[in-house]
Amino acid sequence: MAAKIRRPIVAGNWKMNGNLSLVKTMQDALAQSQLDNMDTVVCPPFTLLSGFDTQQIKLGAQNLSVYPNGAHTGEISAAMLQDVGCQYVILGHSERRAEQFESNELVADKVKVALTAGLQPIVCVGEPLEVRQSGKVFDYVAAQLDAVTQVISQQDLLEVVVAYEPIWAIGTGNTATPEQVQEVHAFIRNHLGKSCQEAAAKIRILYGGSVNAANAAQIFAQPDVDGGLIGGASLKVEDFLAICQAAN
Ligand SMILES: O=C[C@H](O)COP(=O)(O)O
Repeated sequence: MAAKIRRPIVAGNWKMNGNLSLVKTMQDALAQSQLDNMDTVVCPPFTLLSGFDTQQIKLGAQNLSVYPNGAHTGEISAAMLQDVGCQYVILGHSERRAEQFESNELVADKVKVALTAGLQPIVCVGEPLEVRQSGKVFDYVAAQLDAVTQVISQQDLLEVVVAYEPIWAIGTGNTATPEQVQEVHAFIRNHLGKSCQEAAAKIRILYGGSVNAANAAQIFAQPDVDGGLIGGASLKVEDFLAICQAAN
C-alpha cells in the first residue's frame, strides 16, 4: 500500500453517552498511548468537555449554535467551545439531521460559523438505505457537499474534515464493505476537487458506521480513507485504542 500523505484522524463520537468516570479512564489511557502519527479526537457531550486535559487530548464537540453568544436559551456557541479547548466540531451528523431537522443549508451555515471561529468542522454526509438501493448515493452526497462548498471559500475548504457515514451502517453492525467505502470516498474527493483541486488532495475523509477493532485496519487501508468517526466502539477504552492503533 502506498504511504498516505494525509495525517490520519480517529474521532470518537460519544453521542449522548458517557460520564465523568469514563472521561478519566479515557484520558488516562490516551495519555499513555503513543499515537504520534495521527490525530486522536474525543467528542463527548457538552457537559463533559471541560473534564478533559487538552494538553494531552484533542477535543471536539458534537454540534454548535449558528448564533454568537447572546439570548439563545439552551444553545452552545463556537466561542464557548473554544473556551473549553475544542479544536473540532462534528456538524451535520445524520442523527441531528433526522431528529433536530437540520437541513443541508443549516449545516452549511454552521460549518461557516465553525471555520470563522477557527474550529475544524467534521462534516458528516451519507445516505439512507433507500437512496443506496435506488442507486442515487453520489447525487445525495453531492448535494450535501455542495451546500457547504457554496458558502465557504476554497481556502476554508482545506480546513474541513468530511465524514462519510452511510446511515444504514450506523449502530447496526452492517459495516459498509471496504469497496463500498472506497468508492464513495473517491467520489467525495473528486467532487470536492471541482471546487478546489488542492482540497481534493489534502482534505481528510473519515468513514463512520459500525467501525470496530476487528474491521478498522481493512477500512483504513483504503486509499481515500483517512481515518474514522467512531460511535459505539469509542465508549470502550480498549476498543477505541485498538482502532486508533489501526490508523496510527
Ligand atoms: O458518529 C459516529 C457514527 O454515527 C458511527 O456510529 P457507530 O460506530 O456506533 O456505528
